[in-house]
Amino acid sequence: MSETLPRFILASASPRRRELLGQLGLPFTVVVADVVEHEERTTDPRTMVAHNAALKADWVAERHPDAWVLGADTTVFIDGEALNKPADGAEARAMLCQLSGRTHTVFTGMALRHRSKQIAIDRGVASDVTFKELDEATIEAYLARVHTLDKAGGYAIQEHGDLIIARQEGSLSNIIGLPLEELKQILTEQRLMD
Ligand SMILES: Cc1cn([C@H]2C[C@H](O)[C@@H](COP(=O)(O)OP(=O)(O)OP(=O)(O)O)O2)c(=O)[nH]c1=O
Repeated sequence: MSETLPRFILASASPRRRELLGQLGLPFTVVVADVVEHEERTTDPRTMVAHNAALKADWVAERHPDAWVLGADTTVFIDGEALNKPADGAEARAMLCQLSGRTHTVFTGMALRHRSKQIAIDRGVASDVTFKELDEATIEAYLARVHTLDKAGGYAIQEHGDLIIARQEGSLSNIIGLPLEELKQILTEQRLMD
């Protein structure tokens, strides 16, 4: 007799999150939540990413009450403000200038839901990233190589990161959009993986 696996849904349009979750070896499907994220100026990035992760997970969990649903949200925090996805190339340039030569914090919020089991788990993880001093030529070279408009803070550590990043502290997967160490712990506690 074959055992039915619990259904697991990733509530995300992000190819990075799909890739990262795939590394855990848990079968899953993707359902993208139709929600408007809160992306205003904030002094409290932890609360903002937790709120957005829950928005995405709750929207999908409502429609799939018997599935496990995971939502996440990532932001870059510097100078008391959250840098989300740049609207255009000019904003991406401005973000890279602001991050140049300095350390910022990347926050990812995760929300795991199972409606019919009444399970709601919310976690936030922070990692620090220090940028190299970037001159104009390096910024242009980076932007020519990497599509940054769909990335918080206008950069991707996983794509030509050596051009712009001096060092990072804490979880790398957290910076890319899903803190796998923390997630693995939660999924193990919920007996979804060994
Ligand atoms: C800082 C950083 C962010 N990112 C990405 C991860 C996220 O996809 C994106 C932040 O945007 P999010 O709004 O967190 O996610 P998303 O819109 O891509 O997907 P969804 O809301 O459907 O889950 O930035 C990187 O890929 N590398 C990095 O180094």
